[in-house]
Amino acid sequence: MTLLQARGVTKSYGPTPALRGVDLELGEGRILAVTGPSGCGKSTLLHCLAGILRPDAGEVHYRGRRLDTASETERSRLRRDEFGVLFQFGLLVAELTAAENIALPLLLAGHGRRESRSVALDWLDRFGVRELAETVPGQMSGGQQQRVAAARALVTEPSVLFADEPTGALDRLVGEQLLGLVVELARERRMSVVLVTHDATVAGYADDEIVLRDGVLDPGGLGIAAGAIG
Ligand SMILES: Nc1ncnc2c1ncn2[C@@H]1O[C@H](COP(=O)(O)OP(=O)(O)OP(=O)(O)O)[C@@H](O)[C@H]1O
Repeated sequence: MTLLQARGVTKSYGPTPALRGVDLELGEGRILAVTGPSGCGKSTLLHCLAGILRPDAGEVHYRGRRLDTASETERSRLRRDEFGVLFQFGLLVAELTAAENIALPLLLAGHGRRESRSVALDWLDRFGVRELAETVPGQMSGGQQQRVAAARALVTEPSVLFADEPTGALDRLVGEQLLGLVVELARERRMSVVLVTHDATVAGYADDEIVLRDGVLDPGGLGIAAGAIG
């Protein structure tokens, strides 16, 4: 089943075109890598698909419903209840402990404190960092912060995870361990993933790959994952 669909998505920043008519489909439980050179529009596409940015033209459909023209309230609800986001730098709340950071999306969705904390601790376990429960981000390594950020992105059990260079700031080994965990969880839960990356190893975790060049899909783009394997 197609979960997310883009048709002719176009977006400029002032005079700078970032996307020029991009079409794609994301199936349920599929992991889609979005690759291409720096500045080709990968992050802009992810933001348009996640309902963070509104495209100037074109359409984005989520479960068959228009997302690009939906109200701010509806888009916020989708981002809160159905989508998870994970960026290159986790963007954790500096004043909150790991457990509090992970519990936050649950609290915002109306769950009680006790339940949210208990679920947050389970997620810390799953990511192998339970000992960080009462630690604030400033006292964690980059890899630890990114594990906590991944747990926070997944705690609401989203249908789609949007990950923008999620391992871009990590050592290769640490990055691969994190990605391995996220992919395992995605497979287990039939979660779909949009994975923006310029790294062939990372793209190799995906089922499908699209290549962007100057804001358009490169139809002949073999993709870096294919290059890495072949
Ligand atoms: N907020 C912004 N204001 C102005 N121009 C922007 C903005 N964000 C992106 N751009 C421009 O839009 C184009 C696409 O940028 P985008 O960040 O989507 O590409 P990218 O492929 O994700 O790049 P990278 O791999 O370097 O992160 C680039 O020319 C970029 O300079």
